[in-house]
Amino acid sequence: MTILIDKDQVIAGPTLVPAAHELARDAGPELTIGLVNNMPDAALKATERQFMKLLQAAAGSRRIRFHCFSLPSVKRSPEAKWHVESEYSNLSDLERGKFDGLIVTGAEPIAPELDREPYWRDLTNLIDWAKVNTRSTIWSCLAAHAAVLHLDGIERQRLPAKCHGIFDCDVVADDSLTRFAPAPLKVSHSRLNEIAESDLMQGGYQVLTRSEEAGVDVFVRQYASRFVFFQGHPEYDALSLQREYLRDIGRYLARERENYPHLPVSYFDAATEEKLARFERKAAHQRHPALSNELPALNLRGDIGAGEAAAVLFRNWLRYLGADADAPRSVR
Ligand SMILES: CC(C)(COP(=O)(O)OP(=O)(O)OC[C@H]1O[C@@H](n2cnc3c(N)ncnc32)[C@H](O)[C@@H]1OP(=O)(O)O)[C@@H](O)C(=O)NCCC(=O)NCCSC(=O)CCC(=O)O
Ligand SMILES: N[C@@H](CCO)C(=O)O
Repeated sequence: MTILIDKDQVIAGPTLVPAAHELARDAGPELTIGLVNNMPDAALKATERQFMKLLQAAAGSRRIRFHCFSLPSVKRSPEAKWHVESEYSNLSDLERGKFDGLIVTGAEPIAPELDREPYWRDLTNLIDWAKVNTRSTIWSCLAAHAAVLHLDGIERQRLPAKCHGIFDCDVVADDSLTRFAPAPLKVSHSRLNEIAESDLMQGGYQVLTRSEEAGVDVFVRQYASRFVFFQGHPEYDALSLQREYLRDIGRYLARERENYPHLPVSYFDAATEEKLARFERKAAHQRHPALSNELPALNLRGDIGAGEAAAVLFRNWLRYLGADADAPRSVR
């Protein structure tokens, strides 16, 4: 899938890309950005939409040639496989192409050890390629954990309980990526593991934003490419965390998971949290899938700021790519 994102219109599909002369307008050098979408099938299209929307909003007058990829070793249903095969570009096109920016999504951790995930080899090859073939790559959540393990042997730590919710993150270093960021940055986190800040400091990484409760949020490392690591999910829609929470309740009721999921932090409004706590008490002794029909109506807090942090981070990221694109191509 190659989508030209232009501030006036989104053109889907390579055949609809306008002829070169139409691109002569002073849109500034076009940026080529790849999305390696390893999210589970149910979030596959939503993740495309989330990142496309963010890039379009952040692009201003710049044109972006946006390509989607997925690692072939990520297990997919026939339908999701068909979507990837018919709509996504081939990973080999990535290695042959010239990409200014790359975004690599996380995935739901299945194997206890990252290097036992089926896509580990593909992911480490991608990390090595991106180091010298992109101006900057964003590694999201599990991809960030995989990158620091592969690059510096830094192991993720399993959390006692899933870290999920909306967390206030403070800017802790002066960097172009967080310029004009609101204080605090409200960022969705949703992960079973974390990277300890002390390990990152020892490994020569620089932490840019941090939450008192959730720990490290955004951190960076300069190679030929600027590697940007998101432990959180600034790209998540307002309802993404709710969907995951409802999925986890469903898994508990179906006895597909041992424990009942904790409430996402600072996410639902107080009245909804009370109703969900009552539902949890009921689920403890009426544990069957049909009980999900009795889930209450859910209302989010009014201050979750969905998309606000991502808008700043992606606008600054594109500025970084664009500034570099304006400069003569340095030898990488
Ligand atoms: C929770 C689910 C299963 C979605 O549950 P649902 O059952 O609601 O979805 P569904 O019924 O399949 O889809 C119903 C509609 O919701 C949309 N939809 C689905 N997922 C969505 C999402 N995350 N955000 C926004 N919209 C979403 C679908 O596109 C569809 O819309 P249309 O009908 O319009 O299409 C999915 O979001 C998911 O798999 N999330 C997991 C994300 C994940 O694995 N993240 C990994 C990064 S975190 C990480 O790396 C962790 C590392 C670590 O833990 O250490
Ligand atoms: N955020 C993802 C991964 C959790 O580690 C989920 O809830 O499925």
